[in-house]
Amino acid sequence: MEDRHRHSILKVENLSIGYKSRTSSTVVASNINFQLEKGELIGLVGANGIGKSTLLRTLIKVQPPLAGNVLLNDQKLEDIASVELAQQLSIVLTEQITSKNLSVQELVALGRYPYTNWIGNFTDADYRIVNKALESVNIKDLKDRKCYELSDGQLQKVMIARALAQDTDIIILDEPTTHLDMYHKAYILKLLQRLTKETNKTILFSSHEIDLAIQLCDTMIVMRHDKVIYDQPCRLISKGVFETLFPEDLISFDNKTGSFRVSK
Ligand SMILES: Nc1ncnc2c1ncn2[C@@H]1O[C@H](COP(=O)(O)OP(=O)(O)OP(=O)(O)O)[C@@H](O)[C@H]1O
Repeated sequence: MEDRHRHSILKVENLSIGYKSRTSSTVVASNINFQLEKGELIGLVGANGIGKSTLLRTLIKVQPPLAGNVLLNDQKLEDIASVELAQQLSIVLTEQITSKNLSVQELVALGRYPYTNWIGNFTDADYRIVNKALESVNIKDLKDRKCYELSDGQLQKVMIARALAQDTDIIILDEPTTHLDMYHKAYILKLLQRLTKETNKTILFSSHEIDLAIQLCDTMIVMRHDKVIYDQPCRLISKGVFETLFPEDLISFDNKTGSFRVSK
């Protein structure tokens, strides 16, 4: 039976992703189909070089699809103008070039740019939203610190707060746990999980932390050489999807614990 409360935010239909030059085209992955629902946390996983960043770049309209469609709130991505897109989708990139001379509060306030006029005039409502974003990720006490003074983990929280201030239906993060220690990897992914529940936003992130993603995500997109699979973590485990993700000579997936083990 159809659930009336489910609402698809991002829909991908028969998508092919890759790179095109004047003389050739390289397909990185094809026949990709999934539908991301409101309030879901989705992890995108797969081996190095499999195409995670290429897929995310296609979903955020940085690179065109080779074939197929990406629909954001039922509208084709190619038909959405950039300001409108910025009101629906926010992005957190690890290697984002940010002006680290800005204070934390100033950087988070940049998230309001799709709504402020060209001089960046802030209303009381804008200030309230920025404050709420700082509060949501527990960084209010850092608000006057310069971004160059922050640790990688603190900076990651600031970038997530900036995305929250942008107040979009979906937030897409490319490897938000890179450079973080074990505790902070879990902390950031747990934070994303909490935010999906509190805000009902859809959050899609790519990561190499497959064990954590299995524990925390509502659904996952698993990129393999033969296909891209989208399902709930427990169903992916029972279908044996993770067992074939990497060559078995070194690591194998333990179905009972839902985690990878190094072969001894
Ligand atoms: N600008 C480009 N032009 C042509 N090919 C590219 C370009 N960028 C990446 N590729 C190729 O596309 C494939 C997928 O790369 P991508 O960076 O999307 O993988 P990934 O899963 O994000 O990898 P990682 O986990 O190592 O970050 C790789 O074979 C890569 O060499």
